[in-house]
Amino acid sequence: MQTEKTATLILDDGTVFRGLSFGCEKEVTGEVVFNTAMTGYPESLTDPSYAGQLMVLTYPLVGNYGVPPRTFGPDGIATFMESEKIHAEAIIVSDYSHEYSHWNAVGSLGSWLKEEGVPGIYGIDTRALTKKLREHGVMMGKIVIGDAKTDLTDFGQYGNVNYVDKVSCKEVITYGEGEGKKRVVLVDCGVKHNIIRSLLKRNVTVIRVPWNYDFNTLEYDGLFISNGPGDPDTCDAAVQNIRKALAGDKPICGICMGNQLLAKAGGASIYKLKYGHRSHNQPVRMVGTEKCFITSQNHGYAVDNTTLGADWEPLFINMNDGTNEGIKHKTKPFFSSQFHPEACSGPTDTEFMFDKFVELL
Ligand SMILES: NC(=O)CC[C@H](N)C(=O)O
Repeated sequence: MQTEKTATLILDDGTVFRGLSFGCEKEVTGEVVFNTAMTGYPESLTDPSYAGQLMVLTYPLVGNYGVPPRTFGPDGIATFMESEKIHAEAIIVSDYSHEYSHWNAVGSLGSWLKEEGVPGIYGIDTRALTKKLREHGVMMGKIVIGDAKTDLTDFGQYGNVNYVDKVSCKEVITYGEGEGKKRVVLVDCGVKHNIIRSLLKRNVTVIRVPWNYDFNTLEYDGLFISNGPGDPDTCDAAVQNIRKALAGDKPICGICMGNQLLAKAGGASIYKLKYGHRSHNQPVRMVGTEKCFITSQNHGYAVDNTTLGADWEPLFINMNDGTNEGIKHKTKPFFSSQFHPEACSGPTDTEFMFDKFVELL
């Protein structure tokens, strides 16, 4: 492994972390975010919600179970991944395992990163880096390979970029068509494939539409709004379309970005969290009950509970910091979660959200 080049992570406050490159040798910038899950790097890297971000993993040993096959079903849905490709700008780990072993592995994490042109650094004290991000809040950062000279004033942009437009499908795609089946419009803000799998498993037809498509012209039984990258305030076209759907009575459900866009359509506002929630063990309580669920999460923004319109109420609350984890309409079948009931990776405790939605159709 002596051929590996030095790789340096530079934060926008000038802090430098030196390590070695095990992925593609190129310079990238992005928002530096940490994820405390112990497993799931194939799913997280291919989650479109990580677009524009440098993913720091706090669990020290990464790569030991390799990478599953990048195969797709006849409908184009990935068999083991969450989309067609890696969306994170880079991955930053402590101890990269050059050896891997798993029944389903077909290659190493390092070779996958190289194939897809994505940098990876190891040898970074990711826990020290995370402490810094927790104290300061997320920051922009840059990865530089070797001794290349770099511009230390330009760390790129995150907040104002419409990442949803970059990752959403460009045309309508229909899955699982069949006589007599309920029809669900899925607004693709950067949908994780397990959301599509979770709906299809429940025997509905899924009509996946681009994020800014006016689905109100279609015939459908329920509306589902997906997860997606970046700042929800850049997705006004989607909010306008969802707002039109709120005038009707068809069931609406949303996940993560979907929760934020539904809340915005209902009149609420969104703010940026200091360092977000990215892990497999975020505890949420269902409001008005003693029920607590362990959830998978990946978000940097949150719905401001105090701005929810009179017709809305919080559905779940985060037990760590009291922030919003879902909303529901007081009288109509509209509800959503900030966490990921489809998991992938992470616990499947809240899969009932899909059952509930399909029951209501
Ligand atoms: N996974 C998601 O849908 C994330 C939503 C939004 N981009 C956020 O970071 O809060």
